Amino acid sequence: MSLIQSAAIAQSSFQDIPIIDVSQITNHDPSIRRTLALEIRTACIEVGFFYVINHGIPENLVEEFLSQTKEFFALPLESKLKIENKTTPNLMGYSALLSGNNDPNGGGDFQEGFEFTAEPLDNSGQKSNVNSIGRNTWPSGLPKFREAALRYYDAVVNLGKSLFPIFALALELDEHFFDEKTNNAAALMRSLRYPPQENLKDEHVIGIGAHTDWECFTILWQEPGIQALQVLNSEKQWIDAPPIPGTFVINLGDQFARWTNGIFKSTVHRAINKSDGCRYSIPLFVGANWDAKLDPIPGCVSSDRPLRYEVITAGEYVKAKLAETYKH
Ligand SMILES: O=C(O)CCC(=O)C(=O)O
Ligand SMILES: [Fe+2]
Repeated sequence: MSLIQSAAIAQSSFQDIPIIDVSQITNHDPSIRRTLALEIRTACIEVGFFYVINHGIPENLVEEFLSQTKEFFALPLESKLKIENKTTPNLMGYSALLSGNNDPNGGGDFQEGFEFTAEPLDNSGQKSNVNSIGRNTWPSGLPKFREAALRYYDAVVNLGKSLFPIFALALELDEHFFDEKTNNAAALMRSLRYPPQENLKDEHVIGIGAHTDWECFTILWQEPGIQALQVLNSEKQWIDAPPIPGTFVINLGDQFARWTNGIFKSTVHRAINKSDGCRYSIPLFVGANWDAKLDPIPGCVSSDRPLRYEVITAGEYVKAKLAETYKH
C-alpha cells in the first residue's frame, strides 16, 4: 500500500504507545531491516510515538549523567543563573522555572532545564567546539558534569543516527536518503527537572504545556516510577506514556511531519509531575541540517493530499520556534 493510502486509513485513536525492539537496528540483512522499518512505519503514521527496547545504550551512562544533573539542579539559583540561557548567544545553558512557554495558551513551563549540543570530549575548549549552533556553556564547580553529559550525548546521538536509514526504509526511500540532509546537524540535549505539582488546580501552568517537537525526532529518557508524559490522540484524549525501565520514548517532530506532508505524525504531548518529588527527564532533539529544505519527499503529495506546509529550511523553522518559546 502506498504511503498516502496508508495515511488515509490510519487509526490515530491509539490507547497506548507501541514498544519496538530495535536490537537489530544495525543488522545489514535487508529482510530484517524491512521488518523493523514496517513496524516503525505503522507507529509513525498512526501514533507518532513509540518506545524502543534493546537499544544498546549502557545504563551506567544514563545513571552518571542523571546523578550530575541532580547535583546541578541542586545548586543555589544564583549559581545556575550565572549560565542562564538568555545570557548566552545561542540559548545554551540553564533555563529557569517558567522561563519558557511551549504552549501559546499556557502560562509558562513549570520546569528547569540545562541545554547543550555536540562538542568533542577531548577538546581543550578552543575554536573546534563551535558547530552550527555554537559553543556550550558549562556549569562551574561540577568537574564531572561535562564528561558525563557528553558521553551520554554521544551514545544517544548514535542511536539517532542509526534510526534515519530505518525511517528512510519506512518511507520507501533509499536508506541513504536523509544522509546529506542530516550530516551536519547538531542535535540538542536538555536535562530537565520538574518540581512536584501534586495538587495541581490550574492546568494552565504545567511541567511542559501541550506542544509538538520541532526537529525530526526526539529520543527521551524518563525517570522510572513517575508518570508525567501524556500524548494526545485523534479523539483528543490524553494517553499516558509512562516510563518503562530500560526504554527510551521516540517521538517524531515537525521536521518529519513537513518532509512527509503530515503522513508521519508530529503528535501533541505534555508533561505534568503529579508525584510528591522532583521528576527528571532528558530529551535529545535530533534535527536536520539547518540549511536542509523541509520540502515534501517523494510519494507524500498527491491531488488528494495537497501540500500542507510552506517550504522553509530547518534552521528557519527552529529559529522561529525558539523565538516564540523564549520571548518573554
Ligand atoms: O519531560 C518529558 O517527558 C517531555 C519533554 C518534552 O516534551 C520536551 O522537552 O519537548
Ligand atoms: Fe516535547
